[in-house]
Amino acid sequence: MIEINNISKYFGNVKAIENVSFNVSNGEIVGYVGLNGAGKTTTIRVAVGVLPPDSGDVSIDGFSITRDKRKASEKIGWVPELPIFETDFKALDYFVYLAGYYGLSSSEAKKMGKEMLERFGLENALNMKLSAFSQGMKKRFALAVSMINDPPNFIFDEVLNGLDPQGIAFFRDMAVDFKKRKKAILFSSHILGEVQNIADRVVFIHKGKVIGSYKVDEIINTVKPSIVIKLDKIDDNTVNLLEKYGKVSKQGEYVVISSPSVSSGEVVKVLVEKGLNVLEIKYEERSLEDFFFSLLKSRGE
Ligand SMILES: Nc1ncnc2c1ncn2[C@@H]1O[C@H](COP(=O)(O)OP(=O)(O)OP(=O)(O)O)[C@@H](O)[C@H]1O
Repeated sequence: MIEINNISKYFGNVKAIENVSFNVSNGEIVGYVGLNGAGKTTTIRVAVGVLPPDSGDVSIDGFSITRDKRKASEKIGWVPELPIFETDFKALDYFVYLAGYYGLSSSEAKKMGKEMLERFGLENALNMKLSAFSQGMKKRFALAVSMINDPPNFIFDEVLNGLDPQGIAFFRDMAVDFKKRKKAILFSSHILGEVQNIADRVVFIHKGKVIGSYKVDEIINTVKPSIVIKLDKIDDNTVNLLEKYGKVSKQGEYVVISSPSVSSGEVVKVLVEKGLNVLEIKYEERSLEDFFFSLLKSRGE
């Protein structure tokens, strides 16, 4: 379990994060979402112990990352936003070298390295220099390394960036497997469609502060699809007519049916039969993105 308790971090006069608190339970996948510069990476760097907070603390399975860093670090796998492997080591050799830190013998590490790198789609790159890896390959390699000691908690920073669709699908399956094995997973991402597909809950950060934490089911229920229609005139009769098909509201020159019970085609048919002139109609599938922007808007941002 990851418990982030009231952490703040300043860089000179820049307030990167202020009193950030949230938990990630065992068996839970939490997405961490915010605009550029919101404070995601700073939170993550504090949580994994590479950046000391100015105040607050992070507890990993009960161990403080500031006071009991070694024990806390053992319980966490981390993949940074831009894994840097500027080494002429070959991939498998470097994996074996890193696995040595976790007490694996060279033969155990080699066997594990082959299996893991194969699992991560790097089977043809075992003897390739890491410095020659693409960013996506480095990310796959970093993912494999983060799993060497099978930790119970994971933190991934922008893990989907630089991964191809196959890599993203792989990450999704891996997260589901971790969840089944009751691990706690925190990942930041700008790819909100994927966050919606992968996470159980989303924590939103804005200008260094947490502005909300919502279950994905709750988000999906809130941002229901809608049919948006533009007519040459909208009167009460039209609104009454459309109320049979969902919750109707007038929004400027548009009329919107939220959670419609029928397709947009059927709505057009009804309107045309009544002699109304439909200028435009669209079916909008709302998403986490809409939810995030309406959250910002509700705060006057
Ligand atoms: N080492 C640093 N020195 C000075 N300012 C920093 C440093 N690291 C981060 N910041 C500032 O702290 C704020 C939060 O940055 P952070 O990298 O945590 O945001 P982020 O949400 O991860 O952004 P992005 O989505 O662009 O990666 C920003 O204003 C950033 O400029």
